[in-house]
Amino acid sequence: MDKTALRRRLVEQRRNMEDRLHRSDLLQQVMRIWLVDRPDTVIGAYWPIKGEFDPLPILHRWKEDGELLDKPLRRRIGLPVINKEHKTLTFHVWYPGCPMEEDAYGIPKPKDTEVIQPTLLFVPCVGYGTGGYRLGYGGGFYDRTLATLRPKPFTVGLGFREAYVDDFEPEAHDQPLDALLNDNGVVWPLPDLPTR
Ligand SMILES: Nc1nc2c(c(=O)[nH]1)N(C=O)[C@@H](CNc1ccc(C(=O)N[C@@H](CCC(=O)O)C(=O)O)cc1)CN2
Ligand SMILES: Nc1ncnc2c1ncn2[C@@H]1O[C@H](COP(=O)(O)OP(=O)(O)OP(=O)(O)O)[C@@H](O)[C@H]1O
Repeated sequence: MDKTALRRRLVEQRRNMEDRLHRSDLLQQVMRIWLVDRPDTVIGAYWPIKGEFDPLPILHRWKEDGELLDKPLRRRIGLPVINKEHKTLTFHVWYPGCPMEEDAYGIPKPKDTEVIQPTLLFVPCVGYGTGGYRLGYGGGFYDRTLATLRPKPFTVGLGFREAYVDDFEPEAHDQPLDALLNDNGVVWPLPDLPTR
């Protein structure tokens, strides 16, 4: 199947998911537990479109939890803003109720907030495969951004389990993600099997 047809099928399937509330709930729990051990204070995420999983409720909670620690942390969340010239993404501070405007694709983006450098990035996946490979909408924005960001943030793909593509064939420019989470749990990297 070609990439365009595969994208269309996966987005359609995601939009028609019957138990999305339950599945979102599961993925929220996976994200929350996964985040516990992370030292990051600046996380990049996305405003969900086309049936994507919404990472913002958990991240907002993560931010508030930081304020309740014995030694409070100033945690911040960023959303992508497209750089039209370079076709890359920069991340701008977001908080609930923050002023927003629509980008060229009609996706809400923060209006005139500070640019931040996430050390951890949650990346939306139309599809994903083993090795941490990901299929997006075809803009190449994440690939280009990750190819240029130094230091490179830790990247975590988010998707529902149906978006797993068994025979995903990466292209030369595809930047593998460091981890993949779905509503079943951590699906990449694979856990070490016990030996004896
Ligand atoms: N929620 C979210 N925000 C995001 C991304 C994302 O994947 N998800 N992006 C990640 O890069 C950037 C936006 N990139 C996008 C690229 C294409 C389309 C899109 O709708 N494309 C059309 C096809 C257009 C064409 O073929 O010319 C489509 O899919 O119907 C949307 C967003 C930044 N913000
Ligand atoms: N590092 C890069 N430099 C220049 N062009 C790139 C780079 N990475 C990807 N591209 C171009 O971007 C286009 C889209 O790539 P691809 O189909 O992998 O997008 P995608 O990962 O599905 O989309 P996105 O990252 O926006 O969600 C390709 O035509 C590719 O040539």
